[in-house]
Amino acid sequence: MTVAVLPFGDAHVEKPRAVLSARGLSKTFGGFQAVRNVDLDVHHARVHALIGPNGAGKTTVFNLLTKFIPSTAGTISLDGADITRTAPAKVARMGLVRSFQISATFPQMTLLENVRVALQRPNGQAVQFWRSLGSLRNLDRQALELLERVGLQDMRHRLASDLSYGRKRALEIATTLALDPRVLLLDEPLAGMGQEDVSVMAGLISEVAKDRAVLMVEHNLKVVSEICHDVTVLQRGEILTTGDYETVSNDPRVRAAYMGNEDA
Ligand SMILES: Nc1ncnc2c1ncn2[C@@H]1O[C@H](COP(=O)(O)OP(=O)(O)OP(=O)(O)O)[C@@H](O)[C@H]1O
Repeated sequence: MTVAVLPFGDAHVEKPRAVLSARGLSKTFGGFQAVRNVDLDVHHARVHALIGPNGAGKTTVFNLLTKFIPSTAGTISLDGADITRTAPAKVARMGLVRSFQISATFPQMTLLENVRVALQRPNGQAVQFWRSLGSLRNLDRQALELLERVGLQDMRHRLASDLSYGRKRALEIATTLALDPRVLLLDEPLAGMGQEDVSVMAGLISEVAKDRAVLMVEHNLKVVSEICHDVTVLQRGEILTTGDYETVSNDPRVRAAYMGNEDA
């Protein structure tokens, strides 16, 4: 990774490389153009938010990037490799992982068992029942490390079904991290959470972004302002602007786009 550090603070520090890039991404549903000509660069070790008023096209862009739906036009690349036509499962194995949908947890298993199962999935490996005792212990150690990372180590022997909503989502982050994604995509990770859980999850997202890229669709602009390095604003399927939160939130076009929108 080449990072040029120039003398005058953050503004002059070059961003690390883009891990996930989209160019000219477009999607038409029937005759309706939901996403038009979107260019996006998601960088290593940065949290990138995709925001915009209701119906702006955020979920559609998210679904295009994770290959849940095919694009009508445009290209997507991951670490320089063209993944525009690559199947979703293969893209996940290449390191582009969408949390919450892929990493459903098993309610009747303990937290440790949940993460252990997830650890046995990377790179499409089947569960190996013939693993040696040593490698299983190693798996336990890794599972515990991941639970520590999301602050759930003390609850490792509890059933997933016993967890509060916020902690369940933290467990989902742990099972997603078991796949060691290079890009983590989060669809409204704070939705439905109380203030306490919001703070924990926001801290967790910042923490996991230290060694991977994170792209999140999010309506909670306070948290976006606190933890996101880059913010892309969508309006009517097109990018209005991209920049840091302060620049973007002071843009009159962004203010106008949000005017009268309850989620803003
Ligand atoms: N499968 C579909 N068929 C037809 N139109 C669709 C489909 N999916 C989305 N749309 C339309 O595309 C536009 C963008 O929708 P999208 O869900 O991507 O917006 P959004 O920014 O995620 O909105 P919200 O914040 O409300 O979740 C909307 O007008 C929506 O009605």
